[in-house]
Amino acid sequence: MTSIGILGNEGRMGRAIAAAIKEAKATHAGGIGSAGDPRGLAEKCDVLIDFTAPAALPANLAAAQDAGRAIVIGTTGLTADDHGRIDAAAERIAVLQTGNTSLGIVMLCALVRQAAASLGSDWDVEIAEMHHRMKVDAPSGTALMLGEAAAAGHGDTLDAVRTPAREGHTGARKTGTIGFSALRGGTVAGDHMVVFAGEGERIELAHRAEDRMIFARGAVRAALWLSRQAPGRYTMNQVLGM
Ligand SMILES: NC(=O)C1=CN([C@@H]2O[C@H](COP(=O)(O)OP(=O)(O)OC[C@H]3O[C@@H](n4cnc5c(N)ncnc54)[C@H](OP(=O)(O)O)[C@@H]3O)[C@@H](O)[C@H]2O)C=CC1
Ligand SMILES: O=C(O)C1=N[C@H](C(=O)O)C[C@H](O)C1
Repeated sequence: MTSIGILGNEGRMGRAIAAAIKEAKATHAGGIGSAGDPRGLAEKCDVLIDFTAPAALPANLAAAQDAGRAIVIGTTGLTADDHGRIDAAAERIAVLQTGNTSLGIVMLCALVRQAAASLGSDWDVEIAEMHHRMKVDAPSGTALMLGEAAAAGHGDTLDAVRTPAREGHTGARKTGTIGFSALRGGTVAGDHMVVFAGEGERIELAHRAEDRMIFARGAVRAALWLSRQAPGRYTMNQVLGM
């Protein structure tokens, strides 16, 4: 039976992932928090799941590589350098990084890309998200994925069209840009809405996470699948066959 090690096991997601491993009848190989040793954990499991913080990524990736273990990375707030590190690791081990492991968000990204492609850039795209008061990064990793999907539908890259957070005298909106708004409060597991605003009408595509178990189940499903894959960088679409 595939054994799974949890990086960030005492966190909100770590605890949910432990429950999802039990639910899936997989083997829980143990876990570590910020004071633990990722190498020791990697040695005793088949696959790692990392829901920690960007600062933990280099050591977690190095531990996975040295032990030859696959790794699912759900941590958000990653930089371009972090993505470079993930690409380099994927030459030696199987890696899946995503800002959202839920089935619903994989589907929403596909719908957003399709809507953006069909409507074109005359329909302004804005992305709003709300998360619990403890979330430390903004915009959320999911909001950025949705932005990438919309930009791809327009034939752009998000980097080229992303609008910085608005405040003060911003001037009128530039056609083809994509804006982000982040709300924080309470215990919200994760709400995302993509607004397509046209002349006299609006389309709103939304996903609401009611429980972080949806992310945990997706992460465990991804880990079980990834543990059987050759080295490379994979996506949730591949896990779900979508
Ligand atoms: N991809 C997805 O579907 C989802 C992604 N996330 C992302 O997962 C991450 C974790 O979220 P959440 O569980 O809510 O966060 P928590 O703060 O509840 O937990 C973070 C965990 O990571 C550990 N950690 C923090 N910093 C470090 C570090 N520098 N080195 C090693 N370990 C560290 C903590 O250890 P300690 O206990 O010792 O403090 C803790 O166990 C976030 O980036 C979040 O955005 C969240 C939900 C879904
Ligand atoms: O920190 C969270 O809680 C979440 N983070 C992910 C993100 O940044 O998109 C996924 C989910 O929305 C919950």
